[in-house]
Amino acid sequence: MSSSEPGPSTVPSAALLDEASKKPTVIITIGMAGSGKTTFVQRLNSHLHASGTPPYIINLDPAVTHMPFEANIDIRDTVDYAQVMKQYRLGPNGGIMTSLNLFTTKFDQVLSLVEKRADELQHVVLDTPGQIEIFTWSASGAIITDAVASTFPTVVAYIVDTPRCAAPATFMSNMLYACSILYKTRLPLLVVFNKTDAHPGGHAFAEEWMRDFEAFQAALASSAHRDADGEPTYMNSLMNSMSLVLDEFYSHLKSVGVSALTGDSIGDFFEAVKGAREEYFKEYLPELERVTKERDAKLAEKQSDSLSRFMSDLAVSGPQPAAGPSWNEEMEEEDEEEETDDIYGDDPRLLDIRRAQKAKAGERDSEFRWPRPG
Ligand SMILES: Nc1nc2c(ncn2[C@@H]2O[C@H](COP(=O)(O)OP(=O)(O)OP(=O)(O)O)[C@@H](O)[C@H]2O)c(=O)[nH]1
Repeated sequence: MSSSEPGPSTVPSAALLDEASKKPTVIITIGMAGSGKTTFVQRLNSHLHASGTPPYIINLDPAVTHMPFEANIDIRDTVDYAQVMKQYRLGPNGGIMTSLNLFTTKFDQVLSLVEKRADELQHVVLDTPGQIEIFTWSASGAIITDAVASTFPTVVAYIVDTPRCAAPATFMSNMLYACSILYKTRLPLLVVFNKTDAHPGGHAFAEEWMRDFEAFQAALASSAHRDADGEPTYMNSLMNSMSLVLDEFYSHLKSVGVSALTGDSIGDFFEAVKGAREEYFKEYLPELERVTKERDAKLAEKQSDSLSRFMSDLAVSGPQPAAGPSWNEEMEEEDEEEETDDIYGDDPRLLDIRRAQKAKAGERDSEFRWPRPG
């Protein structure tokens, strides 16, 4: 649920809150290829191990060749990405997507495994495929996210490569992507500016651009490409306008700068996760409960409507005339005879089949009474 939208008016039921509050927090790490997701997950892993609360790690990247940690559940144990590519004649991205689709069909089992361990866990961490769109824009990514978020308090950690974002255009593209993930998942989202060790001044420039769109526009102007007349290019004008649009989005966004490599500010990340978990309870959970109730009510309404139509059909058919077959019955019998004759002809070997069919048709007639023409 977006923090930039007004929160729902409903409050989650006490029972739902009580049940959910005992559950571990799920952290879904998403980020562009090479932003440092795997290194970040490893950092979370070592930090939580050091504090005596080891996380439960699920690896959803079938193509990863080296993982610095041991995942509790690894997609690679279930699906062989190289074989998927070969058997379905796919390229690398198609192979990853299909592997994830295949794994998603078993995701209920993954969830039940996590649920069994839930009492002893504080954090569950999901590492997603390197190609961001494979998770964020696929049906299986949405199914996994929804399944997890409807079972556990869930937070999305959007990992950003800070040095690469120093260019205003790249920064804006990344922020637009974060915005799209927020609106798609509706979950609390933390923007994690990673690799702060590799950029002078860390992620301070990004914080400033998010706080003050004029600072962003100034940076844009200084790096602007000008056209032949010395005017800013179309792209720069567009980004100027977009910075105004994103201003509202930034004002509700929570961000933190870390270095997955050195471990700098990882404590700040966990503080931010606590806040995001609160947000899950305040905004996502009530909305989830509302949508679930609405869906159940619609389903019940549909069922009762079908039942009442069925009952009124039965009532219309009423008692049958006592003597002689009606026009409708005669027509049906004729049709069935014709059909049977067409298929089997006069072959005596098929007489038994024909008899059996007629007997069955008789049974059907005695069970159902169709409305007759008056
Ligand atoms: N300096 C620095 N380098 C980092 C940091 N985090 C990750 N890296 C480096 O960034 C590169 C990519 O890191 P990964 O953790 O493999 O990134 P990823 O997002 O999992 O990559 P894919 O899954 O292949 O998309 C590696 O060379 C890491 O060592 C960091 O905090 N600081």
